[in-house]
Amino acid sequence: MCRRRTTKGWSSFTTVSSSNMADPWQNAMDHAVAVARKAGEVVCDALRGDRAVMTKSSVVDLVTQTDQKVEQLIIQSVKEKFPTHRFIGEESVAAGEPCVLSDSPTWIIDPIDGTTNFVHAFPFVAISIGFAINKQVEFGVVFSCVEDKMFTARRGKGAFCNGEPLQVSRQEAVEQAMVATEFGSDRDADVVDKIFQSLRNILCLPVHGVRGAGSAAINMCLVASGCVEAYYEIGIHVWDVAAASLIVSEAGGVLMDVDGGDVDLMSRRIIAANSKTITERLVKAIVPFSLPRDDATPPKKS
Ligand SMILES: O=P(O)(O)OC[C@@]1(O)O[C@H](CO)[C@@H](O)[C@@H]1O
Ligand SMILES: [Mg+2]
Ligand SMILES: [Mg+2]
Repeated sequence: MCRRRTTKGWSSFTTVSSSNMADPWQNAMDHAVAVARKAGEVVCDALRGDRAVMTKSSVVDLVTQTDQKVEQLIIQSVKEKFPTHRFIGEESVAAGEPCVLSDSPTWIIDPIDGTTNFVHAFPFVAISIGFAINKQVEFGVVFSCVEDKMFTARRGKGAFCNGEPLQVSRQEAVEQAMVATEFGSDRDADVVDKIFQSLRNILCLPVHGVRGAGSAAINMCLVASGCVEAYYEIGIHVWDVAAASLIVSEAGGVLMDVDGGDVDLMSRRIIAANSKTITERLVKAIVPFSLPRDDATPPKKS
């Protein structure tokens, strides 16, 4: 029984289990895992059926009714348990909700990270759920549902895949590294040129290879798993990377802006790597450019 001192002396109040005392957000994280798994069932069912494709910021920035259905499933399920919490959801923002990270408990959701993969049945599709308080990610859940890999991390308590601890690669030589990146959905020739300049510089370091799963969240979980030494991209959004950023850091990795500054999850730029050594080599090779921040884009709703 926990007791607290009040103005009238000691009083007792409802028993709080030791786990809640130790970690008040454990039940929220457990809920995130459960709803991610349920969402994964919806996504995998949809992979067996037809998938009507719509577009957003460009003709190659795809979205489906499954993205929207899954996001609403997650948000409604969380609202029932945590009615005062806030949300940043990829498809809610696309529909005009503001993308603002306050100090309030906030769920940062990408219902399908890898929608283009989903449309093409390319088997790397993730549900990403990050949870932040005071603008700091406290837990992250990334469910790669075709692979049936549940990646989780709780701040200060390590990173796991299906319950097995994760550790980043110990390779410090960039010339013996595997690097992941994505080409994004911007087909402006000048932007594509900049993306290719960075890719060329990195290939010619040289590195063993460059790969892309088609999902920032899965690429970052590959860093946390020690399968690739680093992932970088200019063009991501906060919902792509919030959950996986904690999974990388709890697996012993580092996060940085592509210009070597501190990582800023709203800046649309990230390097997630196994070590500062490799990160610093990539910073020298990447041609940085800026994009409108996630929290700078005015909500579309009037
Ligand atoms: O739109 P989606 O499917 O949630 O995002 C898919 C994605 O591959 O596109 C971004 C830009 O390349 C990546 O960072 C991100 O993971
Ligand atoms: Mg995404
Ligand atoms: Mg998405």
